[in-house]
Amino acid sequence: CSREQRALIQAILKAYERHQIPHDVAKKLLHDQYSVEENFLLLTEMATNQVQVLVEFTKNIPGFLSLDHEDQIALLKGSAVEAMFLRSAQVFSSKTPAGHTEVLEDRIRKSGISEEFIIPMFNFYKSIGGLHMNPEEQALLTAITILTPDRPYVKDQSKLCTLHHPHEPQYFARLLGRLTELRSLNHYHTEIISSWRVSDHKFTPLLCEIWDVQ
Ligand SMILES: CC1(C)[C@H]2CC[C@]1(C)[C@H](OC(=O)c1ccc(O)cc1)C2
Repeated sequence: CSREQRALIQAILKAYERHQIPHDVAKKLLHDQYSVEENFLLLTEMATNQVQVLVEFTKNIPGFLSLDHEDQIALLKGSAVEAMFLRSAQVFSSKTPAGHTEVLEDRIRKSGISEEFIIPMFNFYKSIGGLHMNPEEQALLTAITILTPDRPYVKDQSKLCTLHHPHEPQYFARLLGRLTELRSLNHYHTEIISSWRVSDHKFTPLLCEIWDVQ
């Protein structure tokens, strides 16, 4: 990578690491009781928080704020679900201490989401975990997901991957392959949201705004 590319990657990494999910949400995982209602409320808080973290991260991606404001909103709305699933997959596969992951998985499974959506969701988490991405790759993949939801991916990000995975020339292609799988989760998410509405659960204003519900 050239000097300015390294600087860009460092800026994106710094933004990514600055906006982590607060530990109080992770702590709640272990303490509140386990009813479906409780689990749903916890996931609501988690999703709301993830969208807030996503907005903060995106605002710190160099150049994003100089985009046309409507485009900024369109990019955020177009990529929020994918970025949230990607973030959760990364949280699942690395950050949270071991015990939390099982508890979080159990609470997601008992939160009113039907099994048909749970299966692809956890398959995705496993496939992301299996990539053992380092923080730069996680930050870059999230930035790519947000910035180019529908345009062909720029090639220079691939240089960083070959740097860290010299033994796997096809590593970057595998990363992008995960983004295709990630895209399919959009569809499941729409179903999850609508099926939850059947049992008339309340969403937060931020989630209603970003997903045009209610
Ligand atoms: C881990 C996940 C990505 C997976 C299960 C929880 C998540 C944070 C997400 O929840 C919502 O989208 C959601 C939407 C609305 C709501 O009130 C609660 C959760 C789906």
